[in-house]
Amino acid sequence: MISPYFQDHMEGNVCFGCGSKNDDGLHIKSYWEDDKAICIWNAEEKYHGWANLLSGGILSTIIDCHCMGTAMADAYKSENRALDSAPFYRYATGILNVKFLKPTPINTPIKLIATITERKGRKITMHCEAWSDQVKTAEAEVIAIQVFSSADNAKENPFID
Ligand SMILES: CC(C)(COP(=O)(O)OP(=O)(O)OC[C@H]1O[C@@H](n2cnc3c(N)ncnc32)[C@H](O)[C@@H]1OP(=O)(O)O)[C@@H](O)C(=O)NCCC(=O)NCCSC(=O)Cc1ccccc1
Repeated sequence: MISPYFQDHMEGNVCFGCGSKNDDGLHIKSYWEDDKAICIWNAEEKYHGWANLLSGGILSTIIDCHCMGTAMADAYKSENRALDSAPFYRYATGILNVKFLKPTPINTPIKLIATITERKGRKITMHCEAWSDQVKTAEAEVIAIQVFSSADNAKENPFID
């Protein structure tokens, strides 16, 4: 069986938030639960904003990366094909609008839940929530734009090495 984690199908990804090829990164992992994309991530002390609370920038980063992976996985799903099938698509963040609702404790697993709200051309719009136990600590509106398809032959592309 192939890995259900979206990020395991982004070969060579050096991203700080989601890249398996970044030793210092956050290494988030996202997967489907029905039509919702889930990510459960454990923070560490070094990601403090205020003492014992997660930095808003780090929270934004994991929301961002979770949604870019979700956009990719959703595109494959829309084409009725597996995560490891070609052509490979990559998405970049067009809009990331995060509303911080409550402080996010650093010592409790953080659950991200992303839902697709619109698909239009190369653009996928998502709503994402961050939860700490039963508390919703943030919600975000995110737009991902497809910036790479392996079906397009070797066009110059700043998003790919
Ligand atoms: C590529 C693009 C986002 C869009 O340019 P183009 O390709 O020329 O787009 P084009 O003009 O052809 O429009 C097509 C459609 O899209 C719409 N639309 C366009 N822009 C926006 C917008 N901003 N927001 C909303 N919508 C927008 C536009 O209206 C049109 O829609 P329509 O068909 O009329 O309904 C460009 O602005 C850019 O490079 N920005 C920097 C991105 C960046 O650096 N992000 C951070 C790094 S990524 C990261 O960190 C995560 C990560 C890490 C690792 C792994 C994976 C993920």
